Amino acid sequence: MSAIVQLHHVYKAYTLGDVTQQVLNDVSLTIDKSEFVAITGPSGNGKSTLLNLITGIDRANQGDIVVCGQRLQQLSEEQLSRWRGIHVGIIFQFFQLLPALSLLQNILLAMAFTNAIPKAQRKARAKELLALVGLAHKAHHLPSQVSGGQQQRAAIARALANNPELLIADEPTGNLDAATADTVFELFTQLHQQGKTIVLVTHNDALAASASRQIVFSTGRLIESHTKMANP
Ligand SMILES: Nc1ncnc2c1ncn2[C@@H]1O[C@H](COP(=O)(O)OP(=O)(O)OP(=O)(O)O)[C@@H](O)[C@H]1O
Repeated sequence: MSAIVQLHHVYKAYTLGDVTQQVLNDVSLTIDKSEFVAITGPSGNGKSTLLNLITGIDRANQGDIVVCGQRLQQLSEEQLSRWRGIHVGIIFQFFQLLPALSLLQNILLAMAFTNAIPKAQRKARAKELLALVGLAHKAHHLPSQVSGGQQQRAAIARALANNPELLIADEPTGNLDAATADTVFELFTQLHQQGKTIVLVTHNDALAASASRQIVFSTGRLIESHTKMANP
């Protein structure tokens, strides 16, 4: 197995005024290619902060972070933004699709941002991705014209736009009802079976149990990591 995410002795604190809060406290973690990792744990204990460091949206105060072979602290903000667009697909709790663009255009925009996919192939690929998430018939709808679950599936298709090595999702089912959450989670399971590496944060323990590895995170530390045995 080769590592796709490596954190070595990572520390992160936020300072507001004269108050400093230590959020991540000596976190070391390795995630291998093709793992499906669910991170759970109490609210406010640094799970989103951890994801933001892995995606390079935020920077550690101390420690080493290597993702998809890149030591993130070596990159400028501009380089990080380009690196992220190519190597990492990110899915948020509130979907964050651009409201004035159709589902298809949202995906095309993600491709235009990196140029990782040749221009001539983009439209066909965007349609294939919408078909993959069961939304071929909604390609020209605006986000406001589809349901929450459909918006999240479109957001997953957008995250796949540049064929990233790593998918990161922060509470992707947090804004969905239980039945819709199940269908979105099934999509993650299907992508994992197709070989994608997925790291997500969830408050839903039942959904977390279907991932191949569960990490419990509390008070800025990993307190438990449990890998499910593969089926014989
Ligand atoms: N940009 C920021 N500036 C200052 N404090 C922050 C910032 N981002 C997060 N925090 C603080 O860091 C702590 C951890 O936040 P984080 O969002 O990582 O927790 P979490 O485990 O993901 O919580 P939840 O499960 O509620 O989403 C919280 O106390 C939060 O208030």
